[in-house]
Amino acid sequence: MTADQTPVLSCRNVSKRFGALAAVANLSFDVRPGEVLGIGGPNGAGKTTLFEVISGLSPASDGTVVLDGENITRLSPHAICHRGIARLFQLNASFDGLSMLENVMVGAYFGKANRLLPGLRIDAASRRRTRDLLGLVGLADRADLPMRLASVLERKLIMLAGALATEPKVLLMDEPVGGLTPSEIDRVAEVVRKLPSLGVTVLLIEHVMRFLTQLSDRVLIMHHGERLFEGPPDRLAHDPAVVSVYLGIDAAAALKQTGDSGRVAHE
Ligand SMILES: Nc1ncnc2c1ncn2[C@@H]1O[C@H](COP(=O)(O)OP(=O)(O)OP(=O)(O)O)[C@@H](O)[C@H]1O
Repeated sequence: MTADQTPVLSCRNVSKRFGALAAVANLSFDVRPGEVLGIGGPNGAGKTTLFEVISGLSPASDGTVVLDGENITRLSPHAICHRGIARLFQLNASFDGLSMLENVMVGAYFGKANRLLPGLRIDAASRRRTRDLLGLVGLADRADLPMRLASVLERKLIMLAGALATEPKVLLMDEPVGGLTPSEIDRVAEVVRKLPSLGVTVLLIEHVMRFLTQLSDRVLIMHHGERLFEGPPDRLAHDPAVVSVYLGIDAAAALKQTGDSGRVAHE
C-alpha cells in the first residue's frame, strides 16, 4: 500500500465473542479509499457480526477499528455514522407514512449531526442532494409517492439513497440484493458501480456470486470468524479452501466458466 493509498478503514485484530463463541476471531484487514471489498463466507461465518462491530451496534471484544486515522472502536453507532460510516441492513426498513423523498431526507437530517428538535428542518442544499440521490438510484419520478407503494427493489434503492444521504466515507452493505430478480440485481449493481467515483468506499456482504465478483476489487472470505481467503475475485473459484468450505465444486466450476454460480449459502 503506497502513501496515497492510506486505508480509509482498518480493522486490527478484531474479535467479537458471544460467550465461548468467537463470531469474529482476531481479524485484520485494510480497505483503501474508493475500493469495493466483497465479503463472503458460509452462513454463520461472522460477516454480519463484523458489520455490527464496525458500525458500533455490538462493540468489539478485542481489537481496534480505525476510520480515516481515528480509533472509532468504542464510539456509539450514531457517532460512528456521523464520522462517516453508513450501513444497509439485510431486512428492509422504512417509514411507510412518509414519501420516498422524505425517507431519504431522514438520512440527510439525522445522518450528519445530532438533532435535538423533532421535525424535519432541511436546508435547500440537503433537499437538492436528496433529489439528486433519488436520481442516482433511478427513482426521481417516484419521489413524492408514499413509501408504502414502493416495491421490494424500490425499498432497497430508497434505503441505499438514505444511507448515501448521510454522506458516508464508507458504506456497509449487507446482502443488498437478497430476494431480487436478475434484472433487479443489475439495477442495484449499476448504482454500486458509481459509488467509488462519488468518494464512497464499499464493504459488500453477498451470497449472490455474480454480484459479489463483478463489483468487488478484492474479496475477503470468512469462516468461523477468521480469514479463509483474501484476494482478487477471479481467484475465488481456484482456491481449494474456498471451494471446499464455501462454493462447492459445482458452483466453483460455474463461476469459472460463466462468471455466475447463483446464490451460494451453506448451513
Ligand atoms: N447476538 C448474538 N448472540 C449470540 N450469538 C450470536 C449473536 N449474533 C451472532 N451470533 C452467532 O455468531 C455467529 C456468526 O453470525 P453472523 O450472523 O455474523 O454470521 P454471517 O456470516 O453473517 O451469516 P449469514 O450469512 O447467515 O448472514 C453465528 O454462530 C451466530 O449464531
